[in-house]
Amino acid sequence: MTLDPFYLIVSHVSQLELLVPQGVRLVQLRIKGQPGEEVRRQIRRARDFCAVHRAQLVVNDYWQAALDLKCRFVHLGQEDMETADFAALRRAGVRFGLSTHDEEELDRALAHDPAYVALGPVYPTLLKKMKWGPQGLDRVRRWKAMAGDTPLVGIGGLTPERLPGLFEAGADSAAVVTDIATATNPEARCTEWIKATRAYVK
Ligand SMILES: Cc1ncc(COP(=O)(O)OP(=O)(O)O)c(N)n1
Ligand SMILES: Cc1nc(C(=O)O)sc1CCOP(=O)(O)O
Ligand SMILES: [Mg+2]
Repeated sequence: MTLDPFYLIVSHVSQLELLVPQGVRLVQLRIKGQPGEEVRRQIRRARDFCAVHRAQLVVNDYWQAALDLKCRFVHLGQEDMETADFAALRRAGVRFGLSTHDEEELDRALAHDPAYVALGPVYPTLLKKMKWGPQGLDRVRRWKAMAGDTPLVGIGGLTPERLPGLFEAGADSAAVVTDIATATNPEARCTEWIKATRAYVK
């Protein structure tokens, strides 16, 4: 499976509706701290919007809601993996990407035969407190070698300026939250990302 090299992550469906029409092909809805009904309302809206715009929606964390609402792709972290029903996801044909931060996690993730593995934080991130320091590009190279044919997503502190290094190190896709969410003009910044990643489409 090939992944688009630009992987946008948004925290609300309204951001997705603003940015996907710029030409985003791969977008994650990463909702935190909302009641279940609101989460499902946003997932439904994102699913329908992405279908119209031919973008691939990835639902973060809420794998059961993704199953119920007939979404096709989820992202799970190591803690999410503890409760996820992988057999049910497979039966329904729902693809999943998995977070990894150290080699033990990478081995565990690869054993599930995911659609991709994500390595982070490649650079320092402002988005959330993490127990891992910046992984750096040598780790990206190492992950690429260990992941074999499984696509590799880099995440954490990424900016358009950092993309050539990330892709040269072997990443297949670059995921971003803060650089676009905090831009003065998120739509213009999103367009910059699209232009900066075009050369890496496979
Ligand atoms: C593409 C991508 N990579 C990593 C993550 C992080 O997932 P997780 O560790 O479950 O943390 P939260 O995002 O749920 O806080 C991700 N969401 N997407
Ligand atoms: C949500 C997330 N997960 C990470 C991991 O390493 O698993 S790094 C990260 C934050 C990425 O966002 P930004 O572009 O804002 O740094
Ligand atoms: Mg998670």
